[in-house]
Amino acid sequence: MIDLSFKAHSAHPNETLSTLLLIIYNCSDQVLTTRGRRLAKSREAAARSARETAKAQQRWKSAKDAAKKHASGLQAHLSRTFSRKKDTPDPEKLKILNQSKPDIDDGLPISPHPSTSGVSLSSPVPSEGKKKEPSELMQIMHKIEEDPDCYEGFSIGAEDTNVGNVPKGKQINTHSQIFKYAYAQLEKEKAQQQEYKDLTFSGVVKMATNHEIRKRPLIEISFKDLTLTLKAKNKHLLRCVTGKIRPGRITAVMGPSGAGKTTFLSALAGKAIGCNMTGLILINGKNISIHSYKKIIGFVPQDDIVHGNLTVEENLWFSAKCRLSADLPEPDKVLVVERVIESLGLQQVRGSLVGTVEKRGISGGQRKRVNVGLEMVMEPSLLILDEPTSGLDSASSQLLLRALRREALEGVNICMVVHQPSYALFKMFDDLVLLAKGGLTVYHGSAKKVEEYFAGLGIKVPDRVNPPDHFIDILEGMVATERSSGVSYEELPVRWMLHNGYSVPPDMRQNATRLELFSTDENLNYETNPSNAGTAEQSFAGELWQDVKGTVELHRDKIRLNFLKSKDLSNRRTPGLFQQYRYFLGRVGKQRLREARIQAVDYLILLLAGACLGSLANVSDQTFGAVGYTYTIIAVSLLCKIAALRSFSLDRLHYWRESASGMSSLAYFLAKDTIDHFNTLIKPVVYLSMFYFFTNPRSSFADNYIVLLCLVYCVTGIAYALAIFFEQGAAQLSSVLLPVVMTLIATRPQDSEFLKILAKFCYPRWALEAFVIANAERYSGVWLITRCGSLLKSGYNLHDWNLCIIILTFIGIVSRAVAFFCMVTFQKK
Ligand SMILES: Nc1ncnc2c1ncn2[C@@H]1O[C@H](COP(=O)(O)OP(=O)(O)OP(=O)(O)O)[C@@H](O)[C@H]1O
Repeated sequence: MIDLSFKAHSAHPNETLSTLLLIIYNCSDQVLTTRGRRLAKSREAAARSARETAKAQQRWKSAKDAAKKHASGLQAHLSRTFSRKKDTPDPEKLKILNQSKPDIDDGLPISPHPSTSGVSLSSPVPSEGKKKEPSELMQIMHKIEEDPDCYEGFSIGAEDTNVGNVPKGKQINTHSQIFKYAYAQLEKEKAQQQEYKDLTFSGVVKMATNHEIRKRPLIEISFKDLTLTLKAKNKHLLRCVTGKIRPGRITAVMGPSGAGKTTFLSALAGKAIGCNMTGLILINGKNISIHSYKKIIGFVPQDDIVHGNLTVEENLWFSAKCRLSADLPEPDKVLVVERVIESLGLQQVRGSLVGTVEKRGISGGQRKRVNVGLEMVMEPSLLILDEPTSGLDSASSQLLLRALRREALEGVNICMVVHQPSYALFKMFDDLVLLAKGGLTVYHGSAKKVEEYFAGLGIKVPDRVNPPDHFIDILEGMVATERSSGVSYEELPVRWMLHNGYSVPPDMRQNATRLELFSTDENLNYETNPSNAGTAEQSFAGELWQDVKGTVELHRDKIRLNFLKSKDLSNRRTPGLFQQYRYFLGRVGKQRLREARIQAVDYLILLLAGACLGSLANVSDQTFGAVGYTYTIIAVSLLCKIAALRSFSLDRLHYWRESASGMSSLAYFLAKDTIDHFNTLIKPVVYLSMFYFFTNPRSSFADNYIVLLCLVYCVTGIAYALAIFFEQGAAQLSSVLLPVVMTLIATRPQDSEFLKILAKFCYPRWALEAFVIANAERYSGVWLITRCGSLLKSGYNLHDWNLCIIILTFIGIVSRAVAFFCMVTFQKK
């Protein structure tokens, strides 16, 4: 019998470690919060300082304008006086003239210094001889005038067009300096915007022409006869859509529900799968794949795919770091993110967790804005948004549109689906694509001219009715237009085609008979057209076959899309694999710390399992404790697999979004696995701290730990593969079933050769052998030959410990490779 007291004593440090871990995990969120709070303080101080400086500049500018105005008024007055009284100079006025002299010359810079200008900024006409202490404002302005760099990132010249570029030769290293720079730039931009108050109309044009706004690479997309047909059902989703979306403009895509708006956006973004696409899509006039520009294309999906356990700021920062150009200096990245936070009105919630369905975070509207912000922070050239204003109130929608308008000023091509925009919102769009059911164009052109076009067809918007609502109602068939205009809503697509001189597909000519532009012979031709024979009723077997064929084709399309490699023409060098791995590592680490309670529960369950199984198992028998170790393998496999499933099954959609935007799948996978290594290292300690204490096996703690470590590594890899390959429910079920079935196979008496071979493919066999060998090696009181004989009965070999460890590790590596392959092949969309 082994000395129990020694074993019990040696187990204490493990218990202490487990308790310590639980404490750390419970407090981990606090650590993050405190760190975030410190950063926020530095940022707020910088923002305050930038605001104060901007205010000072504003006051300085007003004072300067007032002084100039006063001086020019005085000059005009004096010149009038002089022209009248050339010979009789008035000594009093001359005195004033002398006093104002430095300000008269408009071309010269005006010195705000009271001693040199002689004109106080706070009071344009100072009382003579009154020596005032320079005001605080004067001191600041004086300082700025003498040394423009004394206020970091702040340049007094309104002519400074260096928006978004770190001043040359200037060291901006610390957080506080970076924030100061970013906020100073933001304040400057705000002042510019204030000058051109409303960013919606002429102000925008003015701003675009008067200020050198940094332009991004331009992307124009033109499409001709774009037709999408669902492969499975031979149903048209889009038909003969022709037009273009242009850089620097906001295009709204509208139409009744199910008209094909999302399909249209997907086709533009090269994401339409399961469809046959005909027609032409040209990027900047060239027939190139849109995927060549994926690094500078932002796609905002209809659903808000945002990380719930990250704060608003963390979400935005992650997207910015991974997708902005790697060459962009850090201060400019801060500026980009801060600008998006400001423009989307997210300042108040920047530090709040986004939240999930179970754990409430920010509001739905704010979440929607974060969803858009994720794409805005990567400075796209083409921004495609699917219903970004749905669920937002009018004020929030307008705020979002203003933010997008600013993007458009930089040359971004913005195309978005909108539902029921208010008139104020509608006026903010440049272009409009109006789709009817069946994906047919009813109008495509300037949003301002849509009413004119419909008026030309005799369709007028009644008084006090919102024009977009009226047009959608017409397209839904809810408003009859035939009586008033003689045009039915079904005719509108053909009318549009005829209006533009596009060729009308034969099957649509039927609808156009009333227009009397086609002869009935042509319609007869259409009716006998074999391409239409597909609409004939199919048998049940035929339909089933179509469905199966469609599903297979859909999967084939998905896989082809995932492996599609296009030459990168975006001219943007995003961070490489290692850098992205670092970013992912930071993010996953944070997420795990925030889920600390879940992890703590995992550990508690493992502790309990260790205690229960340890007290049930008996080691001092002929099998060298095989029974206890069998329980251990099942319990640890089950618990670790279920926990590891969470790593990949919960954020599938996020992965889809991120990989579609060009982020590295390998970096994502490796980062998750690396963070899980922490659990791989700790969980065996936690379990053994109880199990080892209760069972007191002959083998050392280190031996048990190494085997358990390899086992956890192995089952974690298997869990990854299950999580990625199956849906969540199926993955959980198989994670439970697999360890039980495999352990049963591994522990069955292996009478047949088949069972022997089968057992070799079961990881529990190798884990069990390693545990048993480690135990058997320490039975020094028993003859070696007796021990070997006993082991051979179970098919084990005393010298195979290393082999078992290698096989377990190998299964872990192979299953990870399989999981990664499945991820890049099946999980992307
Ligand atoms: N993969 C697909 N399989 C089957 N039908 C599809 C598929 N994709 C689109 N459709 C069908 O095409 C039509 C257009 O869908 P789409 O989602 O583009 O409409 P939408 O105008 O965006 O609608 P909503 O405004 O309600 O979101 C719908 O009838 C839809 O059922």
